Amino acid sequence: MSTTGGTRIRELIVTPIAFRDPPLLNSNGVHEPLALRIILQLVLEDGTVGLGESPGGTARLERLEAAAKVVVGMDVFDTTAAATAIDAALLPTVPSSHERGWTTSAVEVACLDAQGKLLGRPVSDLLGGKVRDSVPFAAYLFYKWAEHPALDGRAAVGDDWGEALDPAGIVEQARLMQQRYGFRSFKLKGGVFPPDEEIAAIRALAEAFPGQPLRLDPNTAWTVETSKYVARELDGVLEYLEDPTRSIEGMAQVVEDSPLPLATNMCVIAWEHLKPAVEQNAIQVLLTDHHYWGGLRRTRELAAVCEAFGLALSMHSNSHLGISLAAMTHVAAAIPNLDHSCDTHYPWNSADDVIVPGVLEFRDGEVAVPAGPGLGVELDHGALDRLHRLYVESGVRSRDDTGYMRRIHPEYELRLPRW
Ligand SMILES: O=C([O-])C(=O)C[C@H](O)[C@@H](O)C(=O)[O-]
Ligand SMILES: [Mg+2]
Repeated sequence: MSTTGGTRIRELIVTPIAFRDPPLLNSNGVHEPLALRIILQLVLEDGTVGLGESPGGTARLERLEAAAKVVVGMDVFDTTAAATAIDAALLPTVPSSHERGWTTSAVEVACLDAQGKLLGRPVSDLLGGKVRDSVPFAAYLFYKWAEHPALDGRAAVGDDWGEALDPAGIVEQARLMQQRYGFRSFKLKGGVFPPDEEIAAIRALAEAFPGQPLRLDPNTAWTVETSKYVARELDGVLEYLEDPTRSIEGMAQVVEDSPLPLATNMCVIAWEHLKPAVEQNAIQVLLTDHHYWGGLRRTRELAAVCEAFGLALSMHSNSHLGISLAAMTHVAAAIPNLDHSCDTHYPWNSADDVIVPGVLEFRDGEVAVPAGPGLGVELDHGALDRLHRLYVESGVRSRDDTGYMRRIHPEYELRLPRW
């Protein structure tokens, strides 16, 4: 292990990237052809490099660049001090603790990767040790178009998943997901078609994959009454219903009449939301996400809070690449009370990864916890340069599912709730 001097942070390199994303539909519109992430390289004085990955966009990039200035000179083992200093630096301009959490989390993961490399131990060991050797993930099913349509002189962009706009298309996509990755549970992103069509898709999945856990997430596309109706219709079919309606209060009203457990990654997204959610009995399952809950250690703490209040745990995901998947796998492996398989978008985006392939493989829907030091993954510098150039040249600077949908269907209106 290095001397204390060697463990100080020399530099935090913050690199925005863009990568291909299929036309996945959701309650806000449709995914654009390029998704954004930010890759962190935390360089210590002894040359050790810790990796991190954050969702992209100009605001998050600027905050990470501000954080980079704050952490230089700090000891990489002082993650609490680093988070406190970053939080204090952002507070005057970023009032939301949830928003500040995205920044502190990404830096913490890079610190833990570097710590693990210094100690020759995997990150899961730094989180108290793994309680499972591999982590189960769910197939993340989306209604989708066959291709991104031709637009502004750009040719149409297809993919090898095909179209999925009805129950048969969703079942076919689920079969492909199972063939390619071995998933044994399925989540359908809903809020796209009228509820009865999505209920039919879930019933078709239940018939095609008997006994395999299913969940539906319309991202607050429904009123309280519609949510209660869907919950009754899918009683005994879903393991949980995710964010059917908006707000802690709305979810609490649904719970009063729902035979199904309700889950969220939308109305409980910061520490201050836990107390009202528990007091109002608004949710039964929390989808944690280390990217905004303050990092991997805070996610372990969150799991303990959930245990105390009898909340089950699952894990949320956005479009992401391999550094995030490695971090998700390490923390999920170290949480005893992980009750459900984790979400992951990785199959939709893995073709453009920034890590050297070979470590993160799905077998029977599970990812083995990387055994190498730190996160156990290695940066592919060529891929990083290529995706950074794509970011620069594309001009895409924020996610805009609604705006992109309107460019293709000008009559599209964002309405939440829609049904
Ligand atoms: O569980 C969720 O709410 C998500 O995965 C949020 C994402 O933004 C998803 O809806 C997407 O990528 O379209
Ligand atoms: Mg969700």
